Amino acid sequence: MDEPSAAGREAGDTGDAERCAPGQAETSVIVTRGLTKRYRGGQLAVDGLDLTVPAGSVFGFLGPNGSGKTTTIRMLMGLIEPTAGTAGVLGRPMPRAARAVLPQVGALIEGPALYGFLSGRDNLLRYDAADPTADPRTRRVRVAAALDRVGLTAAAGKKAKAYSLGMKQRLGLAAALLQPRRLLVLDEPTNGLDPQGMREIRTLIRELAADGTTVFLSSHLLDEIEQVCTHAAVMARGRLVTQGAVADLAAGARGRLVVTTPDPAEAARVLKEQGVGDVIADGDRISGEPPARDLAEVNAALVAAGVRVRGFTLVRASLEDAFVALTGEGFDVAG
Ligand SMILES: Nc1ncnc2c1ncn2[C@@H]1O[C@H](COP(=O)(O)OP(=O)(O)OP(=O)(O)O)[C@@H](O)[C@H]1O
Repeated sequence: MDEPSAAGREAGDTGDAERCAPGQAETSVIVTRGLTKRYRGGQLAVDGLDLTVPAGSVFGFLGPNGSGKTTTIRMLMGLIEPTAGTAGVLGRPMPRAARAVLPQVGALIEGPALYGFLSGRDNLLRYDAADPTADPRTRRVRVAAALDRVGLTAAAGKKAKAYSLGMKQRLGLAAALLQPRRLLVLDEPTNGLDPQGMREIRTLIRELAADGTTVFLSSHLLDEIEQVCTHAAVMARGRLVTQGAVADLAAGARGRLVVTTPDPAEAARVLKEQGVGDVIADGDRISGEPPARDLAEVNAALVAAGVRVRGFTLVRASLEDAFVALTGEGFDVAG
């Protein structure tokens, strides 16, 4: 992985005062316009991306494997140059302002690089020592606070190689949190973790966000984005499919009506008659796209036709439904 970003970058910021559009800088932490990356082999990995990440959001950057998430993050962090377009982070252009911007950004990209033979605490002491802006006199206090933040105080003396994957990930987060950050960028932070480890990282992300840090996290797990994020952008094949508040994205896709009944054939017939679209029968469970009319009428029509209704529910649309509706494709969750 790449080291947490505080540890000095080579990218040449000349200290110029160039800024992105002033109005946006205050409310948006990341703004890209027409951001494009074509790799040398010709692969168009990111194609004209317009991304706006509001300050204070937990922003999910969602897409199947290979959709361009990591490439975007690498451009945002100034690690690679875009082929075209612009990327602004904390109101400054990247990669030009990397030196000024990156100390305010904590990054965890592709899993933390740790020395297995060192304890968790000693790993953090090394990270902190690699940061030229970090005062050595307050190093131990900073490291203790970071360990506490991620719940690793009790395990701080253990060698990192004895840590579980979740603990390693938390140690990586602790490294990113040694300094106060305005923005945290996490690339697939729960990848490879068991459900317990995932829960721990999600809780930590929520806590960080509650403290006012904007969190930008990539994931190929729709579920995860719905659980932890306030906003999301969805990528497919290098292009932005949609972005916005998670609640609005899911609301854009309509839910499905689900009827449970011992009379499925008759129920399917009545539902079609009532304008329910895409009716699918699966045993005693019939589902379909709800019609525009009052669902109470649909239910009454079923009963009037002698259908014995055991269950009648509108299943809330998920972000996955929104994705499928927008792209006409399934989401490669297993990816
Ligand atoms: N260094 C590179 N050179 C050439 N092509 C690359 C390079 N890195 C990535 N790609 C290609 O660019 C596309 C986008 O890859 P990227 O890693 O950004 O996607 P991703 O959404 O982050 O997927 P993953 O979750 O698998 O990392 C893919 O087709 C990938 O093969």
